[in-house]
Amino acid sequence: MTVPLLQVEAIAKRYTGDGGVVPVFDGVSLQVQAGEFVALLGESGVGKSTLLNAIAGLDTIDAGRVLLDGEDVHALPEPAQARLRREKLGFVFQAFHVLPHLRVHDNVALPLKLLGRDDAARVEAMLAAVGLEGLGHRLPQQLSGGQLQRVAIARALVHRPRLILADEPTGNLDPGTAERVLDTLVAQVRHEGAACVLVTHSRAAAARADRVLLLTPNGLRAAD
Ligand SMILES: Nc1ncnc2c1ncn2[C@@H]1O[C@H](COP(=O)(O)OP(=O)(O)OP(=O)(O)O)[C@@H](O)[C@H]1O
Repeated sequence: MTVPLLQVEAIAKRYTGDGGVVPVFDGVSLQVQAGEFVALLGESGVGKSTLLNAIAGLDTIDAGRVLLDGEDVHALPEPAQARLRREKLGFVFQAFHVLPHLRVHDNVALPLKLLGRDDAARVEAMLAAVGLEGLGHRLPQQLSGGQLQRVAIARALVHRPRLILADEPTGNLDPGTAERVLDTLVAQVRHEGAACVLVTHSRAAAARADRVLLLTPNGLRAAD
């Protein structure tokens, strides 16, 4: 048995605020192999985005550990954690986080640039893969919500990350465009040997996954 690319071991997350301690989840464990596509379902507010952020090290955890390609994400000092994210992770945020002052092409090229790489052909190929060919010169404000979402997806995949964490990546897309974007994600998983955790409310998106998991307040389990 090969070592999973992602190992989440009994992690817990709680928020502490004026109202006291709010537990989000506890005892969440998950293993994802390279080349495996996992969908994560769960009711609104149950903690799906928090779980993705915790896996990426973008949020702290209160118990357990996360191993990405054998590295203990939360035990790494911040510079090493940032390097791990730059090199190995592609994150599609629910709120896109497209940089408003950069043209579409430059937004998508950013992960490559941060790794000291320059590959305009790869950027254009990713834009074409998500159906945005010819729009590289535009500024984000000149795009629709669904187009912005696809910029975020192209940017998350452009540097061929080992792990793709995608938070509702088809939420703003019509069924046809959503299929095309899912095709791009599946291709990255199958052809590049990436692992993918996809948060979705869409049964059609979940149907593309190898495994479907359900996050509940009691932990993570296989969905029915
Ligand atoms: N910074 C924060 N401080 C306190 N509570 C928070 C914070 N961020 C999120 N929460 C709470 O943690 C819980 C999980 O939120 P999260 O966004 O992870 O849910 P989700 O399952 O992704 O929801 P959705 O499907 O609506 O996107 C929610 O109850 C939310 O109110």
